[in-house]
Amino acid sequence: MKYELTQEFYFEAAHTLHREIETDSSLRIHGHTYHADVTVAGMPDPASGMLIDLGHFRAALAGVREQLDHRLLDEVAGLKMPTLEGLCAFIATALQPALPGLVRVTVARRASGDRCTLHL
Ligand SMILES: Nc1nc2c(c(=O)[nH]1)N=C([C@H](O)[C@H](O)COP(=O)(O)OP(=O)(O)OP(=O)(O)O)CN2
Ligand SMILES: [Zn+2]
Repeated sequence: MKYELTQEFYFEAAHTLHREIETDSSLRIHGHTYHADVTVAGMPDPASGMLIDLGHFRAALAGVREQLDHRLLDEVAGLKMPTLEGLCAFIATALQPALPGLVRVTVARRASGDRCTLHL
């Protein structure tokens, strides 16, 4: 038996993208609203009854949100590619030290139905 605990945050960010299709519009700076789901898994600590206190969980997410919200993603240090895939990797790398039970990061653009999940 194993528990999963998930927290969500959102951020607004701009980017440009080099693509083989829709080249001109993708190269213009444009913005998206992103929703990220972050999941930790394991067994609750017997003393606290928690995998991780949601207060600590939210504080860790606030730190990575600060690095992404209202940013030009092309300029974010450590974000290798300003794609959904790159954002999953960036968020996972940023959170792993604070969240040792991290198992999954999903980043979605709900307006267009795009969603990417990184399983760790
Ligand atoms: N595998 C991926 N493919 C694409 C990504 C991505 O993150 N991973 N991102 C994009 C672009 O961000 C692009 O702006 C979205 O393009 P598209 O899906 O073509 O959507 P539209 O431009 O038609 O509409 P929006 O309202 O701008 O979402 C492309 N591919
Ligand atoms: Zn885009």
